[in-house]
Amino acid sequence: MSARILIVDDDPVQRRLLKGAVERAGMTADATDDGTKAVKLIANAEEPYDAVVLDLVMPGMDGLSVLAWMAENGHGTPAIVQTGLGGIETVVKAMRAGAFDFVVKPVSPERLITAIGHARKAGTKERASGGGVKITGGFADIVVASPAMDRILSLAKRAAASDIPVVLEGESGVGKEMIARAIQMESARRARPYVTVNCGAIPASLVESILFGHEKGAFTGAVDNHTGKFVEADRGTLFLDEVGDLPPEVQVKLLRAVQSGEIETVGARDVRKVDIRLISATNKDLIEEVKAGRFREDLYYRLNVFPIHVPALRQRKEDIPELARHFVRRYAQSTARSPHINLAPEALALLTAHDWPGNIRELENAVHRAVVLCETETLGADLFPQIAAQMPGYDLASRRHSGALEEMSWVPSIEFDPVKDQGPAMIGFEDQGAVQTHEPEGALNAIASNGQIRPLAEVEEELIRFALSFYDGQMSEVARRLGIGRSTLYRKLKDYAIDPGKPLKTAA
Ligand SMILES: Nc1ncnc2c1ncn2[C@@H]1O[C@H](COP(=O)(O)OP(=O)(O)OP(=O)(O)O)[C@@H](O)[C@H]1O
Repeated sequence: MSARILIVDDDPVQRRLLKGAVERAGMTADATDDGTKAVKLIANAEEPYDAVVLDLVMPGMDGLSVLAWMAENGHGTPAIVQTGLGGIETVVKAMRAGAFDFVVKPVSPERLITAIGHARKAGTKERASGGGVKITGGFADIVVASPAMDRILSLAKRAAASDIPVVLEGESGVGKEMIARAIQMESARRARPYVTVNCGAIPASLVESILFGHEKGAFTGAVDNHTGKFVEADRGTLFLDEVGDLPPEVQVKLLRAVQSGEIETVGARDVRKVDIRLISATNKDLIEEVKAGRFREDLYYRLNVFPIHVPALRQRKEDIPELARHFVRRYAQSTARSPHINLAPEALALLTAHDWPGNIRELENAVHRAVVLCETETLGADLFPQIAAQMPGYDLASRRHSGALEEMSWVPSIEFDPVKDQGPAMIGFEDQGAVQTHEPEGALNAIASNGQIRPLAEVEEELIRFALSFYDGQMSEVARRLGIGRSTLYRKLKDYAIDPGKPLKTAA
């Protein structure tokens, strides 16, 4: 039987789009425009829905109240909430209220279907059969929910189809090595050696010998012949982690190896030909290293043929719930804990709110620790004290004491505000939260080209057009954000002859 999805959204256009996307993916969709009707549909359904896609801001019974009702009445159907950009507090509240996942509007059909797929997998039906985490090393192991990472992975898959040199850039712990491994696993060289070298971890005096090998007697202490990593990786893939840390003299040799496929073993008379696919990674800004004279420009261009920038976890918060659940499953399995172990909504909210300076590695470690400490089947927020301690205003101790974890009124004071002041004469819009997903949309000028302040009506029209595009035509969200009623908004659309479907098309 095909999956049944319930869509709850007060915006008719959005409802139709979501329903269409779900149906095109071969599922059945029921759609309704308010929370009260949704609750009735859920309560009266003969078979539980497989997932609910829930708008949070609706007149009458809103999304949070639907979530609260579902929790109170024991409806375990996973809910995916839709949120506007900049709505991280709302996301946190929704997670706390039991939402399974969230999507940022406007959600693409692919992201929606992926989220529904994950939700269904995590749903009671599949949980009952107890699925573990199998590691294959390919792209299938890479947990992804955000459009930003979707894009990165589709780039990486394209790179896997050829031998093109790839540079993976990104902060420590974002998953560069994991992507490198997946590229190798899905390339034509998958059955060949995959050799990794952490260039930053080898003493400078040994890098050359480790990469290119040495002959016995080449230098004091070279008591035997040593095969270098390039030779080990011949006909396969060499992953150079922290490539930005290579000393200059090794950079010259690397350049030669990349240009001609020839390596010079230390102390050997002849050069040797190797056939290597090179993937490099760095958490430095390589071009800055070039500018500072620490990295050779010619080598930079040789290595950086196919650059992939992996965004920090705080720039793709949509991945956090998915990743957290993935690590819970993995560590529940590896520490022989119950496969039914799960994350309390409050814990999920806390994890989603945190900025993760150590990225996925930090998240993984936090979850691992929590699973080891957990004595029940639910990981509560109290098992993440080190994260709670970094949240301004989050007082775990008093909550634990009062046992009132679920009743918290805490909302994280984190910056996720799309509207930022960009100078005295401008009101700027910058999407901090999804650097890879949404381009900055521009700015509203307060000053006209003649140097005078612009008329209020003109700025108002521009702001409304921008808000419509920003919230993808979600009238209730636009009205709420602008602080006006929906009828006022409709009147202004008429006054300014704005087509909500194409708000920016006719903009001045
Ligand atoms: N999308 C993902 N899905 C599942 N696990 C992930 C994902 N991204 C990263 N990880 C896990 O997070 C940890 C850190 O990832 P990885 O070592 O690939 O990061 P990195 O960017 O190479 O870090 P560094 O620069 O410090 O070497 C690993 O245990 C990896 O398995």
